[in-house]
Order: sequence, then structure tokens, then C-alpha cells
Amino acid sequence: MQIYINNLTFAYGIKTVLKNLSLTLNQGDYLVIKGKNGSGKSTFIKCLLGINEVKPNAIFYDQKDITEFKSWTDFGYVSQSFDEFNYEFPITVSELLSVSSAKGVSHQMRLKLLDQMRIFDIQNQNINSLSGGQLQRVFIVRAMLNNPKVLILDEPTASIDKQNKEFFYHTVDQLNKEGITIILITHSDEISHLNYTHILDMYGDLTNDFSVRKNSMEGSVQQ
Ligand SMILES: Nc1ncnc2c1ncn2[C@@H]1O[C@H](COP(=O)(O)OP(=O)(O)OP(=O)(O)O)[C@@H](O)[C@H]1O
Repeated sequence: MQIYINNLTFAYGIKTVLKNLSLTLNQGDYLVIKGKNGSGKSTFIKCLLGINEVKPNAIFYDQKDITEFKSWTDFGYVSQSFDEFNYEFPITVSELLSVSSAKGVSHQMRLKLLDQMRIFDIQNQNINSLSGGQLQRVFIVRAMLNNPKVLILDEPTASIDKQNKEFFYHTVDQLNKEGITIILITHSDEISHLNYTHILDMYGDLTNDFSVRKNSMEGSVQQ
């Protein structure tokens, strides 16, 4: 698996948000995207997922231009807010996961993921009775059901406490060690304990105020 971003420029109307962004991610890489409100983090993810329409020759997934892409099943996405979700809907964790599963996802697979995320015990609980941290883990399980090669997490720890944060980052490390490419958006400056391989730092109000670095001693800059 490879994501190749080649001088990506993206504008909403006349407002350019991303300019000449280049980056290559290979299988098992772990990219942290950091930056303040409005710096373009979500815009970048939306380009990657085909939600924002980009020009041809800007983003390639496994050598294929994403403008020609039809299937996004290799990508799992957990959004920053669960606002789109109707919490009042009377549905249990288990029911939610079975309706979200693609064909071919076995019950055993769901149980394994629930266990891995330490939410096995709450599978028969109504989703509206869960804490923010539990709900977040349910959504990660949901994203993992299709066995994605790339897992995108948009500000995943915004509404959870310190203990759950540590568990969460540990789980992300585990998934990454299993070979899943991670793209994690964060506001937080507390990234020194994350085992990322690359960082995309969007630090300014001005377009093109960003840097891409590898998390290694040689500090190679790819921009
Ligand atoms: N659909 C849209 N139409 C027009 N402008 C938009 C749209 N979505 C985002 N923007 C603008 O693009 C810029 C980047 O927004 P984006 O949501 O990518 O930032 P962000 O870094 O993800 O912010 P946050 O940390 O608040 O989530 C902002 O100035 C925002 O107002």
C-alpha cells in the first residue's frame, strides 16, 4: 500500500487552503497531522478520501489516481465528532456493529475486535448509555470491521480522559505494528509519546505554512 501526494493544492472557491503539499506514505507508516483550528487538517483528509474533489495527478493510492477511484474499502475513518449519530436510536453496540459490517465479516471477527478494544462486556448495552471513551472505541471497531489498510482518526482523544487516552494510543500502536497505516489528526502538542513515523505540521494561517518531517534522527524534509 502506498499513498503518494504530489503537489496537492486545494481551494474552496477562491480560498486556497492547501498548496503544493507533497508526501509519501507506505504501508505501516504512522502520520500525525498537527495544527490549529482552520489550518486545513480536515480539508487534507477530505481530499484523501475523495470527499473534496482534487485535480488529477495530485493523489495516488497504490499508483492509481484517486480521481479514478471507485472503492474506498481500504480506508477506515473515525470522525472527530459523533454528531451525525443519532444517540437516541435504541440500538445496542452489537446491533450497531452488525448493521455496519460489510458482507463476509463474521461474528467472530466482531467479537475479536470488541475484545481487542476492551469493550467486549458492553456489547449488549444501548449505545446511548456509553461514555465518550466507550463510544469512541465502538466507532474504532466499526472502522476496523472492513479490515482497512489505512485507519484515519480525526482528533480521536478530544473527549476522553487521560487513562483512556493512554489505552487508546497503545491500541493505535498495536494496530500500526500489525501493519495498518495510521493517519491521526491532533490539536494537541502532546505528541512526543506517539510512535509516529511522519508528522505534517500545519502551523499557520497562511497557505503553504506547513512542513512534512520524518520522525527520525536524520530529520529528512520531504516538502
Ligand atoms: N466546505 C467548506 N467551504 C468553504 N470553506 C471551508 C469549508 N471547509 C473548511 N473551510 C475552510 O477551510 C479552512 C480549513 O478548514 P479545515 O476544517 O480543514 O481546518 P482544520 O485544521 O481541520 O480545523 P479544526 O482543527 O477546527 O477541525 C478554514 O478556513 C475553513 O473555514
